[in-house]
Amino acid sequence: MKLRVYLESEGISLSEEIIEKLEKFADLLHEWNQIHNLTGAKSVAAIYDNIIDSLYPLTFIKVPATLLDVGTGAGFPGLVLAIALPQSEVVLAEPLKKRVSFLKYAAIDLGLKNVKVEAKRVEFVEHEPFEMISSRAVTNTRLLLDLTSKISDENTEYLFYKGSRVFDEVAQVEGDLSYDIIQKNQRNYLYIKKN
Ligand SMILES: C[S@@+](CC[C@H](N)C(=O)[O-])C[C@H]1O[C@@H](n2cnc3c(N)ncnc32)[C@H](O)[C@@H]1O
Repeated sequence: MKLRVYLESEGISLSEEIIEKLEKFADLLHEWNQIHNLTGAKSVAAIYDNIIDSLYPLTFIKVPATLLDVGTGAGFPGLVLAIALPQSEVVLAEPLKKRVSFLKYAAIDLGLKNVKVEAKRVEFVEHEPFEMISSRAVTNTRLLLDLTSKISDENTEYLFYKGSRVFDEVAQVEGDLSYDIIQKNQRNYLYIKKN
């Protein structure tokens, strides 16, 4: 399926220019992946599925001015969100060298002016508190909140891409959490709003 049609069918509305960049990203990742083994998404169709998974939250989040993605890997969701949100300043924290090389190359090749790649573990990132912190497939919710405690404040929102364990993970977090869980197929998007 064409990416444009796929996005429309999921209710994700983006400009032509952004869709073209997403297609270019998918081609680039597909090409690099054959040599560097960056992601389990081996076909362009599988990369499109990951793009849709990354972008579906645009249908329910408040767009942040600053976004940190923890453990971006080959680009999901942080680089994909950066393409879709050119007005947001996006920081990608990723320690693995070959993934960092790809993220930096892709950001330059796609002309993304809003992206910074931090080639380190998130606990070593220094920054003003972010408006939003996202993460997919890195670690559990409690640890994600702990690891990012110095770069968040009472206004920070969190967007964690979770599976069926989300309910157990939320129960393990101490203190009051204000959150929504948005379910879509096997995916549970955990959207935490501190207040
Ligand atoms: C399973 S991959 C997931 C990649 C991507 N988020 C995705 O969903 O396709 C986990 C990634 O988290 C990174 N990672 C692990 N611990 C981290 C930490 N403390 N800070 C930042 N990234 C971390 C790893 O290097 C790896 O690329």
